[in-house]
Amino acid sequence: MSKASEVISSGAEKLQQSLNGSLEGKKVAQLASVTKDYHDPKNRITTDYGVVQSNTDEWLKVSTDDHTGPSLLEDHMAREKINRFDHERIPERVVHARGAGAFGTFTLHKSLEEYTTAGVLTDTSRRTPVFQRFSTVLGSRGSADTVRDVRGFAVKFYTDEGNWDIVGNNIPVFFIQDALKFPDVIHAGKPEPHNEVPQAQSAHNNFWDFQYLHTEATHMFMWQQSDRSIPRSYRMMEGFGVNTFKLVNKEGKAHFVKFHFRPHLGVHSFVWDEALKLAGQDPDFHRKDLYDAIDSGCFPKWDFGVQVVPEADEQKFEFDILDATKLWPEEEVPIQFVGQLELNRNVDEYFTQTEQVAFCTGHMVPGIHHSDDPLLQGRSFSYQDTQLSRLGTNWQELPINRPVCPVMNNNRDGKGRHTITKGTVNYWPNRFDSAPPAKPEEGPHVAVDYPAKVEGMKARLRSKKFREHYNQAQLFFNSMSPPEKAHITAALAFELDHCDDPVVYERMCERLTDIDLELAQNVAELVGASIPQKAGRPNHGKTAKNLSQTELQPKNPTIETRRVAILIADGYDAVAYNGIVAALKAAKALPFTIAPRRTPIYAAGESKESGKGVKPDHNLEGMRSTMFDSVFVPGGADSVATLRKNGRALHWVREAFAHLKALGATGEGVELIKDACALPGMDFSTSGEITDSYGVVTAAKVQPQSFKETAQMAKGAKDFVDAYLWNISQHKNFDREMEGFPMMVAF
Ligand code: HEM
Repeated sequence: MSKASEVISSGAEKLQQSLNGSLEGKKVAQLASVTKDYHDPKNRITTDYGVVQSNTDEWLKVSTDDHTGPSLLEDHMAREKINRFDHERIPERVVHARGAGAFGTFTLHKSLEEYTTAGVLTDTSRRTPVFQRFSTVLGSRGSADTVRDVRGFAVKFYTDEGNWDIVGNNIPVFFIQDALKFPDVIHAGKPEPHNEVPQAQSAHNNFWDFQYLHTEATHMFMWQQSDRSIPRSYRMMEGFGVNTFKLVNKEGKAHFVKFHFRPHLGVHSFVWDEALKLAGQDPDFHRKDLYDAIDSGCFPKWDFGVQVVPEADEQKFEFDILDATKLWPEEEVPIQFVGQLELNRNVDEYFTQTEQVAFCTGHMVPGIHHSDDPLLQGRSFSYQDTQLSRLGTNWQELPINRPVCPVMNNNRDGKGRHTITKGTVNYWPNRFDSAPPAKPEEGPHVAVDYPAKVEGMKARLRSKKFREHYNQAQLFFNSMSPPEKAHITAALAFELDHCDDPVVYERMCERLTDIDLELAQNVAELVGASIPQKAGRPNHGKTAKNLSQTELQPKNPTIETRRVAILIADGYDAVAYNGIVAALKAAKALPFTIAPRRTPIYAAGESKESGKGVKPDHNLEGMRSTMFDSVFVPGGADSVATLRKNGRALHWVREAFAHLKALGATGEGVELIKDACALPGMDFSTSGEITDSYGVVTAAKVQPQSFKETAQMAKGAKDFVDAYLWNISQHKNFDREMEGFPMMVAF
């Protein structure tokens, strides 16, 4: 039985969990009640109206052995089958159409009752079930995962008091301040109207035209041009609620709040060339990465935190705290980490779960409220509205969207209504006093409007702090490490190179002078714009913490779920191969054997007749280095001689080198590495010593005892395994890039 069907058929287990009384179990049991097991041996094909069929492969026809005659209209089974197929598709999401989802659990380790009455944020004994969907924004449902784009980070908490949705992104700010601009920013970013080009990317005239014309977007486009928009994995990015919300406590006192999720695996990204290639080589890379990690029991985890500002302090900042184009620097408002989000179960079926899940920022539980953030206010209208056209009136009844607490009201009928409500009235008030609204005294689960004083002119106006658009764009750029700054420069140069209207790239280079003159000059030179001579405004020089990814790394080095390719051919060194496989597995990494063919490969001294050998996971053409985090080449004179004559093998190593990945080699394997990247300034081991040169770890003569199973990953480690695995844990070797090595090899 497949893993997937085991999950589906574990109904008894799921019901047991529900009997445990946990809230987590409630959602699982609720879904189990509408889940069928396709692999149950008792199953037989039926029509949708339940009649068992004996042949669903041939349309009923008037035929003989010699002549195929007309198909008959009376074949209702056939018409039903085609008819259901014809209507399988629903409209894709108007934005964030491409995504992947999973189930999980939210736990709280510190109560926030000082700020809120919401059970999900105050009851530390709860395990709240969640469903999370990650996404790209601009591309269609069938577009690639690794494009340069913002990533959606949407979490549905099935709480005891109703559903709470945080519909966030992996970037803490947004392009616009007022929801009314959303159709414009999305039209400008999506494929252009005349030819529907390009798909899933911002590298085109209209996107950048919009950015220039909307100075409020300046901060966000800097994030969008940074490494944040090419994440290595959904599991390795932060999540932000972006908008400002309010928490209200039992005294009715309000605090402004921003929500944060910080990944245990650290924040990591691709390099651009890698992301570009993967978009063609493996468009489902992120989707598979998430599924495989959960399937293998390496559950992605995020620390959940809040930034809280008392209502009275609203005006104490130089920016408006209701402006979604601004972040709250951690120096000014520290994040309090109070909980953990873990994803621990894959979906059973993509369509009914990941596709039909529907989020809405208006889904809040008592104790969590709207602020006057004008982007949030409009969003809460938009999501409800869009679900009506995407999923229909009864979208909240779909199993994935149903709350785990009771639902009762007078919203009735509509297409596809499931619930059967018994009773003779469907309005309030009614003569039976049935289904009345609750009284506030009944408990904190009852939604009560929080009275807030509002004054102002009726006008199409934003307050004056909303009109400052550059300080945080500078703050972000100043806070980047040198490689991150170089990546932003290169990203802007790539994007503006795709804009063929000079007005667009000239103006954008002018706009960049409002952030940093040197950045503007470097980009202008690369894209052929006039080189700006004067800063649009002085750079204030300030920085803030935790904006650079380099500061967001795991406390202890880890290579959990890192994919490591081991290149071998006949005659490989079995001691090195087996040793590295064991060490990687012990560290929960995923070793993959790659060889010129997928039939068994024999170690040095092992004969074909012995019938053993290693069956590779892939051949050299089936995969590319882009799909792995590191490449290891064990010794073995014949194996390495074969690989050195193979251009594809050489390209594997060279490309991984240029993509800044850790490389490891022992024995003769060092020669293949040298063929690929022996540049002036690179060092390689020549005897028993371990050489770590820009993350390329080599040992020309290696003792069997060097391949110990449990690695002590550490910088400058003397042992081969310790040094090599430590380099994998660092994700990329940016010193290699700063020395200019990648640009010296052909990849
Ligand atoms: C803070 C800024 C915003 C963030 C963080 C954000 C985030 C998201 C995310 C994560 C999704 C995908 C949800 C899923 O996985 O199903 C989404 C979808 C969507 N967003 Fe936003 N969004 C923002 C602004 C807006 C605005 C201003 C509007 C409209 C005024 C809007 C309208 C939509 C719509 C219509 C969808 C499609 C929903 C669906 O079909 O299920 N968003 N957004």
